[in-house]
Amino acid sequence: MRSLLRLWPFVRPVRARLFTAAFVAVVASCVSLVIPLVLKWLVDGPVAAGDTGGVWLGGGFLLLLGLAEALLFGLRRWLVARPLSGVEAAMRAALYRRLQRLPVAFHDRWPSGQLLSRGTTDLQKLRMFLTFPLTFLLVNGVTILVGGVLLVAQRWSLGLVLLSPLLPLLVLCSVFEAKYGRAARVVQDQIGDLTTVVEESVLGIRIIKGFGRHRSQARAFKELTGRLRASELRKARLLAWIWGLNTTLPECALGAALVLGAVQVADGVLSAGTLVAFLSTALALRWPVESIGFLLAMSNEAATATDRYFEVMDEPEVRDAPVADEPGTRDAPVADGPEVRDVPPAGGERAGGDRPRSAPGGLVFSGVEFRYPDAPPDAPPTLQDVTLHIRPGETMALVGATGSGKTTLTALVPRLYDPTAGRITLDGRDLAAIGRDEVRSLVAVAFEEPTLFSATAAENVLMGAADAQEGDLRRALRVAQADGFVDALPQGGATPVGEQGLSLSGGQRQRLALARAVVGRPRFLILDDPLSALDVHTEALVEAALRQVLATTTALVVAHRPSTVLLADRVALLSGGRITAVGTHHELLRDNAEYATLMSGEEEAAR
Ligand SMILES: Nc1ncnc2c1ncn2[C@@H]1O[C@H](COP(=O)(O)OP(=O)(O)OP(=O)(O)O)[C@@H](O)[C@H]1O
Repeated sequence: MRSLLRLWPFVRPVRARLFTAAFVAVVASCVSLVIPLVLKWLVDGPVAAGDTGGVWLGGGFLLLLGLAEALLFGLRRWLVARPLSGVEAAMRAALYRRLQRLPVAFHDRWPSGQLLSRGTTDLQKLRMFLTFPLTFLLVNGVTILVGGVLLVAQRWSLGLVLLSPLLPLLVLCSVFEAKYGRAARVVQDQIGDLTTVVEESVLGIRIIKGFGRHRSQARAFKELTGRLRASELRKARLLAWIWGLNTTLPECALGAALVLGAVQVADGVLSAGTLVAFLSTALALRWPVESIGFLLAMSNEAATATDRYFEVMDEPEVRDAPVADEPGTRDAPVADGPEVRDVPPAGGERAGGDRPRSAPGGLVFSGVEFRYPDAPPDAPPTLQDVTLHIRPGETMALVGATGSGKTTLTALVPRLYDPTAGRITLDGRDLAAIGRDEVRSLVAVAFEEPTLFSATAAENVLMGAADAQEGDLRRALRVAQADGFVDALPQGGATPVGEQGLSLSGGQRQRLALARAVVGRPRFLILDDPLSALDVHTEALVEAALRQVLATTTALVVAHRPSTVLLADRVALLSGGRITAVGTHHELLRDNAEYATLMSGEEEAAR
């Protein structure tokens, strides 16, 4: 429950409204406790005396009290509704911001459904908690306290009988709270797992249908929902148990007080009006006592939701640490010798090249090692001692067997991951010192698996550069040979491409991703086998146009086919996470058996 205190920074801006609403609710609840006192006056006074005018007066007063109570509760609701939905929205926005900033390694580790459920169901539970239980636990507490005092004041012996279950109920509630908290955690985690399965099934619907796996998928889903149902039932049983006790014990006490009160009235030691008032007060306390179990349950779910929310929010963001060493002084000898052939940056388009005189320009990997955070501790690093120099304006092809670490190496340049040892420099500046935002304005990437967003074709391309103009868009589409099919879309570039661009073919998606990479005229271009889904004819056209872009860009291109390798000035061979050879395509073909095998496709055929 203490975790609920962590909501304060989000609730702080609306605290005035929240406190006012709580005060209004306490007043409304106290108004309901005045009703029995008016009843006592009515029964002992006008009713006993046969005073019809007095009865009407009392009735009218009761009506006014009832109306005031209803209006005050309505006012409370109005006071909290808008600010609390604002709190929910602010928390959701903060979560989304955090998710965008967390490292890729975090997203590798966390199932998407778990994140989705934290941003949806958990936050709804928090809003519900702030709307009801937070106020009503206070209101009910005050009502029970004031009501208890009134009961004891009206007739202390009857009051003590009626309040006798309070202590055992307090003990039972604390036991319930602990048990329910554990059950709520299980349920909310299972909802996260279920969301992951639903998301995967929706995204993978083509595979599921293509392989006729819908029945087995439905069975797996049913199993998960069955488990969730069992956990929900456990929660329901716990709730029924506390609700039952919260109802039965006070009802028994009320029955005992009623019998005792009736005897006292018969003995003439208690007035009928006092008994009526006493019973009315007791009945007014019924709901506050009964609902405590239910309110505690909601609070527990909110505490669990808070824990789950902050599990993500507490994840450390990656910070850009300044590098103490003078850039360019720590370089290990680089493959093929650090021959520096400075070529002006691509058309002078981008800033960021204030290179120290001593450091080699271009893209330099020096003794780079990388190990995935979730890799088994005894597994060798994915990349080991990678030392490679891509000169300014040069295009280097990266070739290697499947699983050799090519994608991993390319992911280090836009800082999707940071090396675990060694360093990378861009035009002599240490990548770790540049800062992610600037790195991403210098480096553009296109991955083999093109990811598009549910936006228009043009918007997807323009994501590659915030300040790109129509002319840049047309040029990028032309380079990627995407202008033809984009113009042929019903609304041209303004045509929505559907969720993940699934209304386009694989080759079309890949060309839009390539256009996105080149639209910002990046200084460094990283392409991970960007033409794999194209037919031979289109590939040749894209290569011809891409050649012009590559001529003025420092580029690293993962290549599987000789046609892509031929785009490059030189080739680096990655084998088992190490660079084992660097040279031109023809040199490697002549001198390196592994490279010759990879390029001949024999390896492919052997697999
Ligand atoms: N997120 C990850 N967590 C742990 N290991 C990973 C992760 N991503 C990749 N790996 C492992 O790293 C190794 C290199 O993978 P990588 O994708 O870089 O190879 P690749 O050379 O690009 O392969 P391909 O040519 O098939 O695309 C593989 O053994 C892979 O299992």
